[in-house]
Amino acid sequence: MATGRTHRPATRSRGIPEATVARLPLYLRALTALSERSVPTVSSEELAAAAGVNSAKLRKDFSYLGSYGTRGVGYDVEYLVYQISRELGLTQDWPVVIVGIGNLGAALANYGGFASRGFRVAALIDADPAMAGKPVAGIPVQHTDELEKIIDENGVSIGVIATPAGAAQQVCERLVAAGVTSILNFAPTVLSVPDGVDVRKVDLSIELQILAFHEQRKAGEEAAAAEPGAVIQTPKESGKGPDGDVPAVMPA
Ligand SMILES: NC(=O)c1ccc[n+]([C@@H]2O[C@H](COP(=O)([O-])OP(=O)(O)OC[C@H]3O[C@@H](n4cnc5c(N)ncnc54)[C@H](O)[C@@H]3O)[C@@H](O)[C@H]2O)c1
Repeated sequence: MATGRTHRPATRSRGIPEATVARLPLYLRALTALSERSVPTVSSEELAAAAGVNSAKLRKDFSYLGSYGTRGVGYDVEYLVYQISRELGLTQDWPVVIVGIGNLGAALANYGGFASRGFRVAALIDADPAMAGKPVAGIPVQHTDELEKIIDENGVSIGVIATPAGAAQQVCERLVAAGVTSILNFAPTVLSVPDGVDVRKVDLSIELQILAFHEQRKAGEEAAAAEPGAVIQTPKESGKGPDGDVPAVMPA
């Protein structure tokens, strides 16, 4: 599956390629698990396996961070956690708003993993007046009338859209006009944004469709093995990322 971003070149100004940036959270997740087990050092092979990435690629990725590890010892886990967190901008707290507090928005609001990864849910916003004031995950839902004020008062630059597809573009435009410059879009629609605004899209059904495609191919191969001479349809593109090692997030 392709990853990347929307309105910037494939390489960031500091020289870290987008594909590397997309793998940094995978390394961070694996390193955090090691850190929680008080593991002091890790080899590139072990870390690559834990992150689901090829070890040569991992070493190349870390060279962009200026981290080369120590021969025979490996990488210092705590220092790498710090380095990657700093590179991803996670050493500061990012206030995030979630717009659309239905099944998905409420599940996201209840997800404890954001806070531990540097994201604070600053506000929950929904267009349904009946939801206003009702707490979800301990945070009172606020009406969309308040959207601009909430973003301004909380200095929010990241918005999460979990509204129906038909409302997503309009919500996106309001978020951007209010100052949001990064959007995580769960609605199954392509958002149009001005330059300087990053959009990442999450679509689990697309992930399932890719798996269905591979299942179909495996079934075709099994049938061909059982019946030599049968025609197998081979995909030109698998839809996976370079190593199948990227998160279920794609450009808008
Ligand atoms: N990306 C994924 O993998 C994934 C998975 C599940 C659902 N979804 C998508 O997420 C979205 C939400 O799904 P759901 O099951 O939570 O739906 P839902 O109907 O339970 O919730 C949608 C919420 O959005 C609110 N809303 C509607 N218009 C709004 C607007 N203009 N501004 C603010 N809030 C508004 C509604 O009041 C409602 O509370 C849908 O677009 C769905 O297709 C994506």
